[in-house]
Amino acid sequence: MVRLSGKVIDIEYRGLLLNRDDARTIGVLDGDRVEVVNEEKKAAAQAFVTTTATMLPQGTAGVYQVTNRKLQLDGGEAIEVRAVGRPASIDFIKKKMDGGKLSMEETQSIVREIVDNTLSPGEISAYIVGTYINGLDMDEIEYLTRSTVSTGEQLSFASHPIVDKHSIGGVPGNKITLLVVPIIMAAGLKCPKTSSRAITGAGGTADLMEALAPVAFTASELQTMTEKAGGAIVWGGATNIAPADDKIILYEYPLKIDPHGQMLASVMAKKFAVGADLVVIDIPVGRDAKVTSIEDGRKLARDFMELGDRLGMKVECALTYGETPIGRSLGVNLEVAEALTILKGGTAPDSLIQKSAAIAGIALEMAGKVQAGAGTEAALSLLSSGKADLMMQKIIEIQGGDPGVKPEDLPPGNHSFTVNAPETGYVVEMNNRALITIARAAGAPHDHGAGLSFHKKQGQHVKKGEPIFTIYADRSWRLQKALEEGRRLMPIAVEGMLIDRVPGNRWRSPMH
Ligand SMILES: O=P(O)(O)OC[C@H]1O[C@H](OP(=O)(O)O)[C@H](O)[C@@H]1O
Ligand SMILES: O=c1cc[nH]c(=O)[nH]1
Repeated sequence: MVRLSGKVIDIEYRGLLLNRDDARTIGVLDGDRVEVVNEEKKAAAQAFVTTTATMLPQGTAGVYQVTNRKLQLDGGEAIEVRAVGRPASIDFIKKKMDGGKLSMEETQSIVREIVDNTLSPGEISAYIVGTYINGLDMDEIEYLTRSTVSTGEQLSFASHPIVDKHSIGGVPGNKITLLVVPIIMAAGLKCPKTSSRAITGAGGTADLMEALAPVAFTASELQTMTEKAGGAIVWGGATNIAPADDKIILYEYPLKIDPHGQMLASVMAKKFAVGADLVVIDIPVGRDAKVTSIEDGRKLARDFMELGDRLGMKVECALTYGETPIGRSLGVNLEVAEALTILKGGTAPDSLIQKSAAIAGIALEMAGKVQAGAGTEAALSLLSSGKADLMMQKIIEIQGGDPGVKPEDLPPGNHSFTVNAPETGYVVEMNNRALITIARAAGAPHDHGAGLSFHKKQGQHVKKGEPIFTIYADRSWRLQKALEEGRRLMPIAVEGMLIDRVPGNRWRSPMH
């Protein structure tokens, strides 16, 4: 053990910055692992070695914020640092990369070392890519789900049923949680909803909800809010419910991947940890979605139900239309404004209302609030009566936002460009992946004004020069980037319905 003075580095990163001479004394090279001790508090960390003595004099170690959460240094205290060997999990990650089957203990070790920051970003990525390439069988998925739950906190409610919904994502503009949760609550059911940020998309539910109210709460705060208001919509990454999940999603986001087994475990760990009894899963199916055929959607639905059985939750799945964006917008403010418009009874796209009512309706039927087959109508009536809007106001208020917020309080970005139809015809194709790439280039989800608004959707007729969609951005250079992507990807195709015209012989009037 080498004694050093701990200096807190105010950067949201993990690890320990060492002076080159101290690193030599400890016996570590850049990237090696160390254990850091502050009295009874311990943290595993990766060592970074600086050669700039002025930045970090010999005898002082820089502690990044994520590592300091464990050590709780104010700065200047004595810490002890020692070199440690490579984590046990690396062999198990290698086993998965080679196509092996992981046991419960091996999975638990990987998840534990992800949660306590022992594994480096490169090692976590290797694990994710290993599961992406070689898959996980149902036993491994169950182990991953249970390990993800057991390394975090769990909620426990006195009254039941607890109802929950989750979408596997992959379809742009899927803002339905902002409608479904308030509808479920308006039926008198409890729904403690945790969501992730965007994974493959341009705005996850946590990103959207953050435009209305804070989303970072502890598990016990989520429990209290649900007991008081009937529900909440929070970011899973802040709750310490399934903490491994958000750390894994962090590395899936740049790769735009969501491996099958990881996805099942990610979703179901969050449901299990909040104590859900009844769960509805939305599985969008479409050419550019995560699930590309009805057959694959049914198989995924069976996997969700089997995992639900193993964990003691009743699961129903809905295969939904995922060929084109849901509703008419994509990006944080645009989507939230669209959802609020519907809650407040304004005119809005039918597809969004129908999808939200269908998913909420399944939850109402599962909970026995209405008879089988009557769920969608009941959900529509809770929406049109304004009862769901009142519940949304409750959610916003209890999470610390302004319950009087209106759609116009969520403006799109100041920089915009409208794409017009190059010719008269029908919108024959909307490429979801290209639309997401353009929205991300415009700044979504970080810039709340960034996104796309659709004036026409697939199947609709458009005249030459009429607007098809508008790109919005908060910064002009972002708009330029989005336009570059738009020109490269050509995300929407307009074509005449005429496939071909076969000319006959030239007609001559009999008069000539
Ligand atoms: O970014 P992509 O991959 O589309 O999906 C991620 C979104 O899908 C789920 O939605 P919800 O929590 O059921 O509303 C996640 O929580 C997240 O918000
Ligand atoms: O929460 C989610 C949703 C989709 N995919 C995941 O991995 N997690």
